[in-house]
Amino acid sequence: MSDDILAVDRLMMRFGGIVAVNSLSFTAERRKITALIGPNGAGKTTVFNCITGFYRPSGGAIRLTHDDGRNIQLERLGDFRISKYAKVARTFQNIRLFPGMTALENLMVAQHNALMRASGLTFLGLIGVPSWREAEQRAIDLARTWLDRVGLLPRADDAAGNLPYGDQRRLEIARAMCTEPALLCLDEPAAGLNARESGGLNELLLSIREDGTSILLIEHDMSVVMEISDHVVVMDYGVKIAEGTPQAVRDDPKVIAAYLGADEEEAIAVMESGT
Ligand SMILES: Nc1ncnc2c1ncn2[C@@H]1O[C@H](COP(=O)(O)OP(=O)(O)OP(=O)(O)O)[C@@H](O)[C@H]1O
Repeated sequence: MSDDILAVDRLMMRFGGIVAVNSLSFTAERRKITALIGPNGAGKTTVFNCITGFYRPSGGAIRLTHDDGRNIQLERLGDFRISKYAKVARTFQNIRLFPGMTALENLMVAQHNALMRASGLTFLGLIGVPSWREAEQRAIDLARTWLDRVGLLPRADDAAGNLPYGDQRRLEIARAMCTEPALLCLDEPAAGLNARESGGLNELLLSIREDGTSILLIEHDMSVVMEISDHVVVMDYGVKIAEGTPQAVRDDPKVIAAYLGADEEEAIAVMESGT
């Protein structure tokens, strides 16, 4: 029996005359890592933007199923509700931290919803009732736990903007995890990382999966995709051209042709990875 957390069904996204996503269907299994790959402009980020509510799809359905069997149609919700009720978190292709805030503060902001509830929309927080103080302590503990897991606890009080690039990327993942998501969507988390850093990223993502969070990943770094994905969906020109295990997809002539048509270096990376 399938245990899918996400089911994308005939998703369409048009921008004027451009069809960025054309009747795309795929599923992502619970507690697995599903990668969405494809050459530049294939439509991957547009799919993410539809799943996370940044775009309202032109057509199709996106169903999220929680552990308790509850279904949520994401295409009907805005981004705030998708994060709050559907428990879908995301990171972006370009880092979007609050650079002037400390690493710890960035993770506290991510817990704003829970803290606002506990503070009785600020009033209880102002008078310092015990339930507010407990909630604040829980938020600090969760933030510190995630700083520790991404190796940034010693830099908790440093401004996020002063951290090295690779640290900022991990901090973004920690911030997304502080919302305690059911589905974590990562848009090119390995972009700009060196080989050692992307090895560390692989370990982090595998440990997040082991803890029970499902992951949807857009990634151009084929060493990451091939090493950690359970399932790979390949897009080109807005449509799905292949899906399967990393090895099956890597050997698929349609996939190789799509990458060759787009960028020779990427095609070679696909063909050589994992060999
Ligand atoms: N807001 C928008 N308005 C108009 N066209 C858009 C918009 N967003 C994306 N597109 C177009 O949709 C297509 C798919 O873009 P998208 O960014 O989803 O591809 P991608 O696979 O994520 O590419 P990359 O790997 O380069 O990030 C492209 O032709 C792009 O120009």
